[in-house]
Amino acid sequence: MQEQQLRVGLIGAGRMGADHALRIRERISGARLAVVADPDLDRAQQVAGSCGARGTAEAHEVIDDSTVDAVVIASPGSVHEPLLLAAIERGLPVLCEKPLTPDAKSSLRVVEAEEARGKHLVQVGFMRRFDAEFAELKRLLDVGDLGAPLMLHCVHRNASTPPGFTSEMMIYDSVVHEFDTARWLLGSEIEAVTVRAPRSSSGSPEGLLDPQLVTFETSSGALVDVEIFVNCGFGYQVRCEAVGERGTALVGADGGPLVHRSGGWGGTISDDFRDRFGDAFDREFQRWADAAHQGRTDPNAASTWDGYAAAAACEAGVQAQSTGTRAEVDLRERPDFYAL
Ligand SMILES: NC(=O)C1=CN([C@@H]2O[C@H](COP(=O)(O)OP(=O)(O)OC[C@H]3O[C@@H](n4cnc5c(N)ncnc54)[C@H](O)[C@@H]3O)[C@@H](O)[C@H]2O)C=CC1
Ligand SMILES: O=C1[C@@H](O)[C@H](O)[C@@H](O)[C@H](O)[C@H]1O
Repeated sequence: MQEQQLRVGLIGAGRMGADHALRIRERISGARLAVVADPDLDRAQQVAGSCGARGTAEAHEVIDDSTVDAVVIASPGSVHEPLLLAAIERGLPVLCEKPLTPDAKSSLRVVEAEEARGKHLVQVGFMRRFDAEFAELKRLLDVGDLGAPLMLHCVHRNASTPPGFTSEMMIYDSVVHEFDTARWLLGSEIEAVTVRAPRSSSGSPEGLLDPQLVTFETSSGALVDVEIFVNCGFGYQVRCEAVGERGTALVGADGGPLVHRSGGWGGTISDDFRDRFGDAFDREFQRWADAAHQGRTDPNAASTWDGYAAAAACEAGVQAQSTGTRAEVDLRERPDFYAL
């Protein structure tokens, strides 16, 4: 089977979809793009054409296509649920960009559908799990080199937001990454969330609570704080410092080349997650394709359950933001099907 190419159907040919198409064409072995769907047919055909695939405006056509072996979903989170349910029904392996779905109820429906199908099929695109620095941090925590973890201090900054970006989206579209990262690094569930905000930055759009300080309580007793600042102006920055009983470790400390020129010195910072996490996305896709060839999902990747748990934490986060009080996470008991 490994010699055969995995024939991938891509749904959504926007910023991430186009980048993933390029990745499959140029950097992933054992997979090729067969069909690309986007309601913007020109966009679908343009991305498909660059990969020798065909384009369509109809997403469900990709899932119904008998020549498609596996699906990548890179459409907006609000339309993920029906696509996931259809792919699960057909028994297709899926790599779904985050979030699994934007709310816990719909995510739970996806969990239940996969459980009923009796096969792990969906991998959620929380790419930090495949970043070399984050992987090293996880290893240090797992082997106990830092001692038992007490706290994670996280920073998540975007240079600017697209029009229509809301304070709630800062939780379920942005901090969703930290919910998954914290669960993965600490191996524990998020139990409660609190959100506070200083005065908003004058560089942020009117009405947006930006930045925000989000804290999570976890089932292991560790605390997590996240500064989410999505109009910081200067670039894309993701940092995480783990504090253990015997040591600390920091990821994302801008350790790139130190350049001296034009009467100054310093490094550069991109404003694009596709640059910062390019290698992580490549690794995520290669491991997804390899696992799909073997009829399984990658154990390091976020599962449907992980996508649901992150969505449930986001829901508590949005509630904490609107009430200004601590909100508990309402999470169903983990079924045996998703046992660790
Ligand atoms: N892992 C990460 O760091 C990032 C993940 N994302 C995620 O990737 C996904 C896509 O985001 P972007 O590419 O930034 O958005 P985008 O707006 O650039 O592209 C989305 C594309 O999906 C298409 N689309 C809309 N409805 C569709 C449908 N029903 N079926 C098929 N295509 C449809 C749109 O026409 C558009 O071309 C989202 O889930 C987002 O949260 C986005 C940015 C970074
Ligand atoms: O996933 C992402 C975007 O959707 C989100 O809007 C950004 O805030 C994140 O930094 C990025 O990684």
